[in-house]
Amino acid sequence: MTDLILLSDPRVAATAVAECGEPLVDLRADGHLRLDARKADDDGSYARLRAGARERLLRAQRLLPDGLRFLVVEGYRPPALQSRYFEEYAATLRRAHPEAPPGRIRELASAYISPPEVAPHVSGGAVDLTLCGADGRELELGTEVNATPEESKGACRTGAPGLTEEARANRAVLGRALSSAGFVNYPTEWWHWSYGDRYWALSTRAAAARYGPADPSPSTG
Ligand SMILES: C[C@@H](N)C(=O)N[C@H](C)C(=O)O
Ligand SMILES: [Zn+2]
Repeated sequence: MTDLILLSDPRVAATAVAECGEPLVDLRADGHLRLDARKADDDGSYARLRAGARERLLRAQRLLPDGLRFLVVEGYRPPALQSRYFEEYAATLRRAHPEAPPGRIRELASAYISPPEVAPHVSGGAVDLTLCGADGRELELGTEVNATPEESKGACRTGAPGLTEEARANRAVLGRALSSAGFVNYPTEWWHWSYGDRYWALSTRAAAARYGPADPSPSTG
């Protein structure tokens, strides 16, 4: 795929799902992955991922240069939370662009938050993450995780021009490890990677997505 495909693109919604039934697992259960509390919720949804996505994340972490680890910010997101994030950001955009028709607002919003019906985080296959050292200190990747296009002046885009050499190199380190383990990046956000969801299936030309909306009830560690 060469052109950037947004999550609002009808091809994402048209991608078939062959649900494989993998459970959500808790990334905190064995201490292999470091998690950050900024998106922590009471029931620990943020710390869950599909079992296959977790395996691939561990594989990717083993590919990092010595002394580096992932710092996971958010994995699974319940549908109601996804809808809330989408509506809040769309409202901000409507205020900034009062002349824009609803379709344009949806497109602009989807560069930062997925429309709920195709949301990668709701599938349990998406993870927002950055790099840290052995002491947990975050590396320089050019913007904060979850910086909006507006506040970062576009530097949230994975291939944004004008980054420092350090940030550019660290994004490349992150990308090499995650791509090698089978994840795909959402090119408008350097920190967002997914495996198994519709966006992944479309990007990798898989016959179908492996993960539809995840079932949050059977929580296993
Ligand atoms: C902004 C961020 N937290 C995020 O997750 N965005 C993507 C596109 C999503 O909503 O799936
Ligand atoms: Zn994300």
